[in-house]
Amino acid sequence: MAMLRGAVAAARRCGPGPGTGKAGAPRRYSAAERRQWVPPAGRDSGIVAYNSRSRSKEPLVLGTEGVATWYSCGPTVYDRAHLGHASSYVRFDIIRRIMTRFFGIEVIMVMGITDIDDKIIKRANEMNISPLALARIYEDDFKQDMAALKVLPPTVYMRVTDNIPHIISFIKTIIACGQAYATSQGNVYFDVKSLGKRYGVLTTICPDTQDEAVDADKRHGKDFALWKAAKPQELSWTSPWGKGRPGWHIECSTISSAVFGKQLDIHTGGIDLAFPHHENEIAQCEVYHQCEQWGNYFLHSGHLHVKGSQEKMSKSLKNYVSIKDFLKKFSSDQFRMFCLRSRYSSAVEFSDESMEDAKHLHQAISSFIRDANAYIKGQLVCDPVREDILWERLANTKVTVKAAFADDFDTSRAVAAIMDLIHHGNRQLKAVTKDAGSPRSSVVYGSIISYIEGFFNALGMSFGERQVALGGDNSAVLSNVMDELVKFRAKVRHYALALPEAAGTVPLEGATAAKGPEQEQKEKRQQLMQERKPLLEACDSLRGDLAAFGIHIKQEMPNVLRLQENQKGGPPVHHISGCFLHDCIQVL
Ligand SMILES: Nc1ncnc2c1ncn2[C@@H]1O[C@H](COP(=O)(O)OP(=O)(O)OP(=O)(O)O)[C@@H](O)[C@H]1O
Ligand SMILES: [Zn+2]
Repeated sequence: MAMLRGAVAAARRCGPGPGTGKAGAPRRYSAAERRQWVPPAGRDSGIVAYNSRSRSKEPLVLGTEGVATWYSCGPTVYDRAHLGHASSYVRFDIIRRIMTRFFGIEVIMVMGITDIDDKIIKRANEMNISPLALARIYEDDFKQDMAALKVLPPTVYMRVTDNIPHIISFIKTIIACGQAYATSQGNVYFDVKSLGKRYGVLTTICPDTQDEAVDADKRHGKDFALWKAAKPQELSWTSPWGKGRPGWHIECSTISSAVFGKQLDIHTGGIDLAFPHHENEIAQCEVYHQCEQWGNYFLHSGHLHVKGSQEKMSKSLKNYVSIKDFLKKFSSDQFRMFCLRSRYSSAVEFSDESMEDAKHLHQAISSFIRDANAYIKGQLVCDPVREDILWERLANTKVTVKAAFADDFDTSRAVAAIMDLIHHGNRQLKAVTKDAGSPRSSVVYGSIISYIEGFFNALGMSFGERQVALGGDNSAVLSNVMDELVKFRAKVRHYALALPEAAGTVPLEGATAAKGPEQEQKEKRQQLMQERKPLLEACDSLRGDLAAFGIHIKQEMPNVLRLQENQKGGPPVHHISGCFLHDCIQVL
């Protein structure tokens, strides 16, 4: 009785069904036939985003000022996640962070977890465990991978199997609206033709053609399952149509609607989800909510391909690298750098070379921050700095970064602007051999590194000394150990290079100041050089070994060393470029 009441209520909410289309060859809507996207009411966020619904860039208008409701299609949890998944979730994580940190938008994100489907059932049978046990294992695994990649968790994760009653009720409403039908075999299908031209808003695919083989109990090839009758021994739930489980698309429609109702600002997923998944989600929700436009902005991430392949990285194609294996070789920051270098919507090619490029870029930034820090601390002596140029560059960079992010989250342009700033900062940070006592420009360098660190920090990365603070006790200890090691090397090298006439400035045990004739002096020098050669070789070899771990020691000029140590009484001039936490941890 309750079910009937629900159906009657739903029928009242439903308007008359649109007419069915005519039969013919498969085709897409023409521009004139296509349903137009309507800009939503609300507040302009200041961002322009490419919207798959309108196939163009649109001002991102949010229903509630400063708040974005966002549904993200989550993983199907039946195996380890790979770099294709990583690229999609990291790229959207970057967008989320840009919205929050650069535009002050609070993001409320819901992610659905598909924890029951054909692939899960098949794999569970192979492993002789229950589908839900398998799904829990890989759900945890996915969450660990996301944490390792520093992807912020959604506001809530929602599992399909925790939402079966909502899903059944959603399907009942669609049936009551006359846009879905149950079959004698216990399946329920969405009647795509009944939507007429209202179907196909994302992909412009016309439903009025019979272009594929029709399953026995479907009316039309494009009809899709809302509920699937259980096969014998299969995990199932009781429903008005018999025992079964939900279809794929209905999960996301239901979960999103359960949290946000019909107000959904942003919907995201990989480009492969646009059809049929998102197309079908839209059809279901627009019937359920009886609205003209469910999901105002659809953002799709481009695929990650293996180099030289047209195919996306995928479990079924067995051409994948798992996130765990990848993180044995590269850091999550290096992967984020790889992602930042292209726009989220473009396809991206993965290879060792592209990762090496990202790694070098990361090292260059680290290196600049280290150098600028050393300069501020007075450990790097430079010619006078043209501060006016640097202040201007910094101001321009801030403007360019904001404009790039506002233009469909153009991370590659923003990173290019940062690299340009670093280039100009580096040009003036050239070590000189003599300290002419010129005024130092610590404040401008402090401002630049503070902006750059803040920029990357906002995007989920960390550089330089701040990383040590974030990394906990071990990394702080390790950083100090590195400092001591580099200081020790500098002292040994300094001693090895000290010439007899300078022996008085660096006393050598057992050595006396050379005062004899010139020949005696020369011989003494040669002998000392010979004796100390192994020390210099050891210093060089340590420098080379550390470079292999991404820790670069800049070669100091001996007379600058002497000047600093002996005239000023300060610490030896040294700094490490490119020594960053992750690499240090890998050393351990
Ligand atoms: N190679 C890839 N590049 C970019 N995004 C991807 C790639 N593979 C999967 N995704 C995205 O990851 C998200 C989760 O995908 P899902 O769990 O459905 O995996 P899948 O597409 O079935 O993976 P596979 O094809 O490897 O089985 C989706 O948004 C999907 O578009
Ligand atoms: Zn989905």
